[in-house]
Amino acid sequence: MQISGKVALVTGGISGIGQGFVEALLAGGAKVSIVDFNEEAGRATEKDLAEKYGSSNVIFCPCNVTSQEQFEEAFRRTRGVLGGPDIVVNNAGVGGETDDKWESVIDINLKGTLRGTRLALKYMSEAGGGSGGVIVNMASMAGVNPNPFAPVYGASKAGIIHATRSLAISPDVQKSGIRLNVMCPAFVDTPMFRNMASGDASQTSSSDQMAVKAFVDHIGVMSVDEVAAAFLDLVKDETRSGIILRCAKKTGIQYSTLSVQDV
Ligand SMILES: NC(=O)C1=CN([C@@H]2O[C@H](COP(=O)(O)OP(=O)(O)OC[C@H]3O[C@@H](n4cnc5c(N)ncnc54)[C@H](O)[C@@H]3O)[C@@H](O)[C@H]2O)C=CC1
Ligand SMILES: CCCCCC(=O)/C=C/[C@H]1[C@H](O)CC(=O)[C@@H]1CCCCCCC(=O)O
Repeated sequence: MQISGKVALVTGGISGIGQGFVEALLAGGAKVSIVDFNEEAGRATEKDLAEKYGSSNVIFCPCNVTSQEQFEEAFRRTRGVLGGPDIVVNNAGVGGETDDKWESVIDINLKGTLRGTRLALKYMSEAGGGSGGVIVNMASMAGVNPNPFAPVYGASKAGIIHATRSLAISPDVQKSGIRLNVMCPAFVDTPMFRNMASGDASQTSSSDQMAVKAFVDHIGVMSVDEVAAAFLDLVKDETRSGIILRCAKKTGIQYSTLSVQDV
């Protein structure tokens, strides 16, 4: 798919990985709708990017991905102002395993991504006025391999991987010309990562924190630019469908697929 002239909707697009994806898409000539619940930062980002890439190429839609109503309105507004969408990126996500936070990890990461995926399938289908496109969902290496530090976060990401790959092999979805891929990075240098690495957001014991640090030292930390380059490849290359893309500083980028016949 040629990115130039296409319309992309990116959730969690004002910080970290999402911000990197937004800039990469705009630099490639796409129009971008940034969907995020941080309204103040969203307005400021919209202004900065409009100055850099043109005000007709970028909008900000305030939206909490846990709200069906707000999310549907973000899709409606994106289509009304920019057209499309042809590219939907469900990237908004959080960590947190405490008694008061763990359910919101499922609500935001898993249910928010499923909500965005269902809306993308609706808006990209012919029946919904669309003409196909590509959906990229953000999971994590924590959804592929078990880890003792973040079981809820890992479960939310495993759910994203499974749903994305299951939809990607659906004949109905394939008939509508929609590709779905899922990204599973290990650690990436973003505000979320720095918050964890500084210990500010830590909910684990000090021995667990030491184990996380040792793990980070072992597999390394990718830059947002490295993850954004892998993302662009998933969007542009029409042969990439049902792909699970794993990436880590130490091991680089690995692509795999599984089909319904694999047992
Ligand atoms: N940084 C890392 O090491 C890794 C991050 N990831 C995943 O990548 C995604 C992005 O993470 P980062 O860029 O590191 O985080 P970040 O904290 O820098 O950015 C997350 C963005 O999502 C937005 N957001 C959070 N909850 C939202 C909600 N309910 N509705 C709308 N927007 C919401 C935030 O306002 C923020 O703009 C997440 O899904 C995360 O789980 C995956 C692997 C590694
Ligand atoms: C444990 C394997 C993680 C693989 C990559 C990933 O998704 C990392 C995400 C973290 C991000 O860098 C910042 C976070 O809060 C995410 C989850 C962190 C899990 C470990 C938490 C340990 C702690 O609370 O100190």
